[in-house]
Amino acid sequence: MGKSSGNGSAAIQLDRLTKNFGDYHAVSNLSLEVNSSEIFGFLGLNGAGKSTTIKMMLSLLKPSSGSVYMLGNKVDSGTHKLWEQVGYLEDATYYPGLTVIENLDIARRMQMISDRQSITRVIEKLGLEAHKNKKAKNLSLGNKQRLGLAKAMIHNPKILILDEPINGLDPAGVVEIRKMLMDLSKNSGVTVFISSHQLEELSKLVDRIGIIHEGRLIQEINMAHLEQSLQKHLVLDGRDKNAIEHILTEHGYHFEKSTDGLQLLLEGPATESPERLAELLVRSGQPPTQLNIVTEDLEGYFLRMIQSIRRIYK
Ligand SMILES: Nc1ncnc2c1ncn2[C@@H]1O[C@H](COP(=O)(O)OP(=O)(O)OP(=O)(O)O)[C@@H](O)[C@H]1O
Repeated sequence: MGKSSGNGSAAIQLDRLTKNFGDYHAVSNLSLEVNSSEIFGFLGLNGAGKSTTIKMMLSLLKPSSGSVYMLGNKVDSGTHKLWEQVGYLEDATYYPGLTVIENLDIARRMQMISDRQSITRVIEKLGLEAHKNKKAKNLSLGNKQRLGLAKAMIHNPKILILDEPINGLDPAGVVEIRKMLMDLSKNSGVTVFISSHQLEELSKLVDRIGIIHEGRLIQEINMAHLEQSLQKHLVLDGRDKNAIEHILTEHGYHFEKSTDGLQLLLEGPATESPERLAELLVRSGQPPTQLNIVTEDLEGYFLRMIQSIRRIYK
């Protein structure tokens, strides 16, 4: 195997990973660690640098600088033994004219697995029984994706690296794959690194998320703490909007107007004790017709993170 790293405890370690295409910085100085049996979500918009990072992790692309370590070993072109312990789905590649079984048999032989039962097991795990004798080119998009996952998992890897694995799956298929990945991580100790541009989807599956934007890792969030990071707004309406604005300003409340003319009050005293604001408005002869706290959704959070970083760098 390759050379050892200084930090052997992380299953995956990216150390100041950088990839430039000419003078375009696709990935810049990206460092992160994924612990053993953790499910890590790698989130970013189209073109953020997810696939470029994953290709470097898989030694399919040479970093301009920086290093990748997996299971304590430095990944480089000489890391042959490591791939016995790593499975990946980059693009769901397969031989279109061969059946599911035949495709998996090639994957089995490439991994030098003598046990043919490995094919049956992985077909069962991915729910491909009904399709096992179909040619790959005749599979639905979702089942092609399942075949890709089956190939990635045929050798029971310790690390699974999946680039957009739920693309093309219907909602039931997404739930199935989610359950399977959670089971692998919790019950078999598999470490999963999964990329997506959908925070909603990732949040149901992962332990932690790293947000990549324009090649930089802009935030890491532990899922247990995500709820606390979501911004809250108080949405307020009343019969005389001008009078309400006047009262709010007079009493030091910060607000902005939504496109439909409602007042939005950001976190702070307003959302912490909305009853005080209600009392004030009633006392001032302007009882609210609407007063409720709205928590930002995950998509809103993701876009807010990206906008705040745009403000810093632009
Ligand atoms: N071989 C290449 N030559 C030049 N630019 C490239 C090359 N490969 C990728 N890029 C550019 O690097 C940036 C990051 O691309 P990448 O495919 O890593 O993004 P991504 O986050 O995976 O996006 P998506 O979700 O759309 O797959 C993009 O602007 C892309 O055009």
